[in-house]
Amino acid sequence: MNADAKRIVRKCRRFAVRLKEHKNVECIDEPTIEIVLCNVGQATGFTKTELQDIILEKLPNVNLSKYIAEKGESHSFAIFGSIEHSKLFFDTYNGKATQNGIIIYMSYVTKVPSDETIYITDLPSELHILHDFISIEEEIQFLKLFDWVDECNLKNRNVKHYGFEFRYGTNDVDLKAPLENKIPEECSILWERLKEKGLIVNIPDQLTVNKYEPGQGIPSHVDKHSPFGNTIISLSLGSTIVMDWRHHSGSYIPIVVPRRSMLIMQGEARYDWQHGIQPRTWDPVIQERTENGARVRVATSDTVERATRVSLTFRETRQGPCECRYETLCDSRTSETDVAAQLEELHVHQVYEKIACHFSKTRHKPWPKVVEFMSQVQPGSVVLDLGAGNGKNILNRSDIIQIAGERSEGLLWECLGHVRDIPTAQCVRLDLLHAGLRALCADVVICVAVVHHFCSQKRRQQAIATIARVLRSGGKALVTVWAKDQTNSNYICRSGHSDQTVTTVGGLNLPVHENRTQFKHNDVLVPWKCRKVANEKLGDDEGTFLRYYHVFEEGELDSLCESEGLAVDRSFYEEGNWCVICTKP
Ligand SMILES: O=C(O)CCC(=O)C(=O)O
Ligand SMILES: [Fe+2]
Repeated sequence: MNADAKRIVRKCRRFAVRLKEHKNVECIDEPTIEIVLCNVGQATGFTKTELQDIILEKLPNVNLSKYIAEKGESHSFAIFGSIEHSKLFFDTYNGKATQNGIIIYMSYVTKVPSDETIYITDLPSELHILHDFISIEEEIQFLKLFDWVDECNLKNRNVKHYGFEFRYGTNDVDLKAPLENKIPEECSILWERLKEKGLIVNIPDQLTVNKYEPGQGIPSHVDKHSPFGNTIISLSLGSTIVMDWRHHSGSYIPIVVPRRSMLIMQGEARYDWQHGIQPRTWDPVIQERTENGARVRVATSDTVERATRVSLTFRETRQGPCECRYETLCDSRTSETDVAAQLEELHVHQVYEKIACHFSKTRHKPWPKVVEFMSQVQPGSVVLDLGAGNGKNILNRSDIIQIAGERSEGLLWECLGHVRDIPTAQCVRLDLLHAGLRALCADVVICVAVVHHFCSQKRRQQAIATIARVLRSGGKALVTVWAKDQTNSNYICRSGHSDQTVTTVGGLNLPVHENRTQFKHNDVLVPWKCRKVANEKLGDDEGTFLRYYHVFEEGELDSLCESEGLAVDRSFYEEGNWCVICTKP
């Protein structure tokens, strides 16, 4: 074996250890039909076409049945029709084939993970995509209608407006300020064609033209209910893309929107689902097929490159409030209190139910500051842990009575497991805003990382009021919340770039926080990512849940406590949290 060959063997061995550890895929010497290309993949820009070209060059009869290049990985898998073919490929190209001068090395493997993500969600009802709605010639004509010389730039795409200017701050239009530029006359054929197809739509009076270069997208949103009517239609030009559709119940479905198609959203699709386009230069190939009698959509690891896409979104403006029957995302329906309560339901309670088990696995040890506080609690005390989570702050002390109150059923189960061995501790289901606890019943209250989940100032105050109410005179509380300023914490490890927002309850746009970066806003949705289990493949956003947080300014928690009549003994910053120790006078 020459020096180069030895080096490749060494590299392969090192790679094999990593592959086994991270993907549970085994590298073996015995030929199989599956080969891992250790140093080329999606992240190195290697494509299926490149691999096919390499094979074609010397082995035209070899049949490559599948190529799996997972997102963000710098290795990939080639799967052949037979061992004979994989062996031919391996013997011909291991350590010889190149990608831009980089020598590709490889190994036989077993147990390659599935390259498919299956989505069983049905299409949103009242969403129609009419394929080949316009001809290739018409597409060219429509594209020519818009020159982008004086383009109005948004951060992530270019837009133009006709009829009425779409105001991005408020996501509405000013009906008193119609634009001189009306919807171009050339668009009339679209309404006629829709009518011919039996789809009656009112003639729109507002048009937004979006121009997306590859890599650009539009954040997930619902077109605000109150300014626009029941029907929104969108003509796609220049490039096919995948549009993500999300229901507030958590359903998610990626849908292919082909170029020259007309997308029509009405009713449920228009009012109750959010739509968005991920900012990437490619889209996964989505196949539709029947599995066990059910129609499913399958996102494969094959990708298609995007080209420049122009979309024409036509809307009909509305006067007066929206009267749809889809209240969750409707901005006409919900009062401030309803919005806050629904936000908590959707982005706190439902999320904790879903992530309880995974969350609990990541929260083992009580926090040192809590241990310090708890160790000073006098024997014989009654301690309430309000929002106890999995009960990690309940200490093994038999000289005090500890009651862990938790609203999430999932976390309560975890908590039960934790306190089972502590005879003087109990778990109860309890909601901090409606806590059916007698006033003055506790000597000590701890409330760790809970109050930041209440979605309005009034409700945060109400939570502190509960603490103040249940404490006896002279009783002490420790309250901690996330701080907006994370400067002196281990949390920050990079600077943030994304400005993603999500339209949620009441048509509210909330920013999605980029994990491990400084907070830019006080009210944010923070993604919780459930780690993948080996051999389980999750889609881009499956396994990610958005939790609402109000991150606190310095002194804000102190003021809340003081306004409920608690005396602040100590207030400090610890690892990204504001903490207050206070006494009930
Ligand atoms: O580009 C598209 O097809 C969607 C545009 C859109 O959703 C909007 O402008 O509200
Ligand atoms: Fe939209």
